[in-house]
Amino acid sequence: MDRATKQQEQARVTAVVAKIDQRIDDKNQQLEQAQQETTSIERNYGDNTRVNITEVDDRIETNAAVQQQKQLVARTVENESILQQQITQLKDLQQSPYFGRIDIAEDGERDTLYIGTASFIDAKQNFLVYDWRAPISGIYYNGTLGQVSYDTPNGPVQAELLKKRQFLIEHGEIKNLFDTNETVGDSMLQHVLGADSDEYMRNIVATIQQEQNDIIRDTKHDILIVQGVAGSGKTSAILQRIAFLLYHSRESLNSEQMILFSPNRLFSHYISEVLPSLGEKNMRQVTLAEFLGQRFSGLQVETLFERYEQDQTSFPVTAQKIRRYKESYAYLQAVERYLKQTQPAQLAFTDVYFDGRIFFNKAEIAAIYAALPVKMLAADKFLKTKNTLIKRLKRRIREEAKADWVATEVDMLSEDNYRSIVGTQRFVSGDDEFRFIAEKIVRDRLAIVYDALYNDYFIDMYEQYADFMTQAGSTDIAPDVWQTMIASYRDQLERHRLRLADAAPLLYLRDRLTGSGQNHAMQHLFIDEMQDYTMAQLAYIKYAFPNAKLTLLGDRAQDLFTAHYRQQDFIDELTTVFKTHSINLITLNKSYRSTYPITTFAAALLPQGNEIQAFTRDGNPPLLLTTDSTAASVQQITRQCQRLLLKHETVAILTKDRATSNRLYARLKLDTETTLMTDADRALPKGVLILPIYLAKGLEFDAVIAYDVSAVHFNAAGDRDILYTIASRAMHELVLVSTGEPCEFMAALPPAMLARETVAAGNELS
Ligand SMILES: Nc1ncnc2c1ncn2[C@@H]1O[C@H](COP(=O)(O)OP(=O)(O)OP(=O)(O)O)[C@@H](O)[C@H]1O
Repeated sequence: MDRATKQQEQARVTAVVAKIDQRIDDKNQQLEQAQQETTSIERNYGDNTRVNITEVDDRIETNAAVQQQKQLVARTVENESILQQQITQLKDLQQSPYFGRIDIAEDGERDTLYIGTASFIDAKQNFLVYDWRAPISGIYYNGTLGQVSYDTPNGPVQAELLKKRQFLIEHGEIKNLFDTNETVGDSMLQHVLGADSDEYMRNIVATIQQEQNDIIRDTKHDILIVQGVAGSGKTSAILQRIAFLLYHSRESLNSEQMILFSPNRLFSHYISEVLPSLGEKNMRQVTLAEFLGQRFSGLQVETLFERYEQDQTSFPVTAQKIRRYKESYAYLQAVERYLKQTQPAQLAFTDVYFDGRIFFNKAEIAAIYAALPVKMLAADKFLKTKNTLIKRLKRRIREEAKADWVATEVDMLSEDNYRSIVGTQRFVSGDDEFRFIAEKIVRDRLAIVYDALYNDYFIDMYEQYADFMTQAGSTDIAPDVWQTMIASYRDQLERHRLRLADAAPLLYLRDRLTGSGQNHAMQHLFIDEMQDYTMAQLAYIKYAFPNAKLTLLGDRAQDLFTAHYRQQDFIDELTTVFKTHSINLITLNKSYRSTYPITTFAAALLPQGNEIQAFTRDGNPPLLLTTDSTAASVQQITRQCQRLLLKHETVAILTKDRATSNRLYARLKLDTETTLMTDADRALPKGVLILPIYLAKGLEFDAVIAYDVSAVHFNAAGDRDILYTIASRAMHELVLVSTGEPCEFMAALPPAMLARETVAAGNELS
């Protein structure tokens, strides 16, 4: 790039930054004014409340005045927070106002546009910077020079792309700029990817790749499925997509109407800064365990992590068959069939108790249900039954209000209690007033019955599910095995526990039978690491959020939890289950996270690994250290940590399971801070971290030490996916430590792919 061009571009940056400075000053002044306004209203508000509130009319008037003041305060506070937000965004722009420029010709007119994280419009309404999400900015990510088109609300528009320029601007100074004909050039990516990892994930707005852009800007499909290899930017793209959707549907969508299912809490923390850095609020986040936990109060639902650990010790073939069946879509369909044929006699109604005595008995409840038309939908019948019970309860309240004990209680009410019951009500007669108070007393007393009805406690859903299971056996599973499973289900229930495989089908049965559990407000649902979900869970989640569009992302090769028993290809199953919806399936094969040697090594572990394209970034080949004892391994790990910490702030030691992590943590004595991570952790500290791989899902680290990659630990077919997931967490350095013979997945690799060293205890490494 010639000097004159650089100078011209820098002059423009400087001019834009000056205007941004000015705007920040203006906004700061406005903010100061807004703060003063809030303070003065609050002061006023205090004065206004000091009025007579003894008379009812005064009280009503005062309430209205107070409400008005409150609204005023709320408005000025909101105004303040909008200003604060604008200032934050302007300060970001001040550092780096844009990262791209496109020159286009449209209908014979030339135009030059600069693209940044947010729009900046000057006083004369000139767009000095275009938001990266504006329709026209799509050209920057998608187009190569020549004819291009971009989507607008009025349909596609044709243009000619004449120039595409990329900038790296820091503190208002151009550090680098170059013209490119590629979508977003390699040099920019090299620069970004070479940096050290951070506690938080960064946004990729300046370097979004074309295929990622397709994910971000898809607004047409009900279901978007992204199969992307490790490090291909799935999570990055999903977060950019959320920011894009919020911008695209500003009028009708807010962050409250989006929910992201994330793999673990560390991950939730890790990604929590991306949206704020793009000027958007975070969406809601939930892990599967949290989602299920909220829906089964009082029961402890087995978590994926607990089950994984358990499976490592024992997972017999019969148990695998049962789990496979329960996790299939066919099993949910069996629930559906069961619902269609279930008769009142089969419904597990239970007595409703009050004060140790039956208040509504189950026969009465069953009779109400039985009297309803056979053809009525199960959920409607249930709701009608519930309403009838509530009506009967109200009738009994009215009758009970005439009882002597109630009259005595009314007589004994203190003046204050009496007043608080009556409030501002006026009655035509004394009898009316008395009845009102008496019914209130009985209603309070029987609130527990009302709650039981309201919360559907008059049906035992766990028993109902057991009944369903007795009818839903599979031809694949011997009847006595199936019966033993049901007995074990009951046994678990006694201990307030529920197996994970039963959670989604049970919820589906409960919701369909009682007509509850659906959230109609949610508009977008994002599921990261979709391969960790079963078809039954996904179908249930879709049912629970009926109006939500789904974005599912994952990697079939990072299947830690089900690879050892799943038989069908996940994506095939998914497209079958959701076949009635419009689906867009996008595949990402290019991996950005790791250096070229690490990605090619990780890819070589997989049978279909040749589909994976490594981004060309230099680095050392992974190092395989084979030792003859645990002591020697610990010694080597200590050395490697010391070496790696000279270059990087964080080194993660990733193990296959929790037990290995615990043992290693106990033996590893490092001068640097060492942290054993658990499921409950929400933040990633610096230093050396030790964690089982399932807690590191979706995360990345500058340096990874995999332990213990010996044939003893990694021998089953499913272990291949585990090793691949571990290796693909490393950005710059990967060390694999094996106590004894390394696993066969590595034995077959070409020699150049790995640096290998064998060390015995006490031997110095060169
Ligand atoms: N277009 C891009 N520009 C810059 N960095 C990118 C881009 N795409 C991906 N990356 C970087 O590559 C790394 C991996 O991205 P991300 O975590 O989104 O991938 P993923 O597909 O979700 O990975 P995994 O499935 O292995 O967890 C991150 O550091 C991310 O910032």
